[in-house]
Amino acid sequence: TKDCPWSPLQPSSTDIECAAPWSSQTWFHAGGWEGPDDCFQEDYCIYTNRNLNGGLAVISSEKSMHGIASHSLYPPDVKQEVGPGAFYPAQVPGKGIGLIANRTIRKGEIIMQRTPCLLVEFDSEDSELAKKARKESYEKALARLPDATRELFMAQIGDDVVAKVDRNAFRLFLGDNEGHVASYPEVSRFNHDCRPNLHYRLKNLTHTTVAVRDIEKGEELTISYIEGMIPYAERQERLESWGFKCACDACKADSALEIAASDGHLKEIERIEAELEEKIGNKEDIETDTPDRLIKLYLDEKLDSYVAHAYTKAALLSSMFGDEEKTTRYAMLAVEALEREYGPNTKDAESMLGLAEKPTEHWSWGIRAVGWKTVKVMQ
Ligand SMILES: C[S@@+](CC[C@H](N)C(=O)[O-])C[C@H]1O[C@@H](n2cnc3c(N)ncnc32)[C@H](O)[C@@H]1O
Repeated sequence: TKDCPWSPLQPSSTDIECAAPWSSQTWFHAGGWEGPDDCFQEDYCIYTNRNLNGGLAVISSEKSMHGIASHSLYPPDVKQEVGPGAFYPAQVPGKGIGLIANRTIRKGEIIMQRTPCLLVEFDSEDSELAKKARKESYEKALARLPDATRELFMAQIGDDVVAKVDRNAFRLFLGDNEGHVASYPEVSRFNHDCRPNLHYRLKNLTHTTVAVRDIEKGEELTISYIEGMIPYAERQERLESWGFKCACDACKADSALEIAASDGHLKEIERIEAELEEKIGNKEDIETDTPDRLIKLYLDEKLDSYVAHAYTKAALLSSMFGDEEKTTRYAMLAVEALEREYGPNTKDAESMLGLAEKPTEHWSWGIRAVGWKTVKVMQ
């Protein structure tokens, strides 16, 4: 191998097999990586790529850096996103700035797809020294980014650079590497809602937000910062540990009755799903309205961002009961929801598409039509 032509401003036209300056190992330099710089605590250094969508600064160990450099090469999976004209920032009572729809946004539309501008390997130590080291290293890393990107980072909520990461960044796990926190300054404007109208997914370095139901002009665009299928009290606790008192509609519920009804929906979903598993395992009869009841609970509770697996179950159950219309309908809804939640071309979506197209040829078709003892009665 030869030395890499290591300049962030001169991306190599083709991948060149060469030795990265921070490593004795052979490495594919795809242009643009600079580092290691300003190392601290032995192994942590700053690596910068100013060519990657507005620039990316990484604070990481050498080992993790190998994975990051290869992940950063993956292209985004996206169709066209809605563009900035589809929403605008505005003050939202009790929540600070949020993003508001400027037109009707349809279920499935991609709102934003971004790569991070700052990526930091998890530091479990929370000592004052670690905090000081964090502040200094974040400032040094940010200083290496283009001005416009640094300004976007600094516009995030939080008193200093450490608080801006803590209050806004997402956790990211890249293959076998250590966990990282990733800052996406534009994504940071989405406020939390326990029943959000957007779903987000993180794949490689890319953060994608997609509408999970139709959104009216004037509605706030929201994501959930926490797992949504947990009861009210637990959600309050988790959000308070995030440092704020939640002002979303589900948290501001007017009465104990409303809260109990919402928690009741979650319990009922859990009960039905556990019962399904048990009954299928024991080959016991299942009521034929179970798929409809399950989906209705998810939608009544506005859990649209978690509905992919419920549609998948509903499609399979309908197929087991030999109901062609419902099988096709639920399988197509599963395909759409799986793409929203996990991105295009997943194995699960492919399998649901197969079920929707040829329900009667699927392994599940009709096997529960007349009880377990009669397998494949609907030939
Ligand atoms: C990622 S930022 C969201 C954008 C932020 N509102 C701003 O002004 O830049 C997270 C912060 O927004 C506020 N926030 C987000 N969702 C909220 C909610 N449901 N209720 C109250 N405050 C919220 C909290 O201050 C939280 O720490």
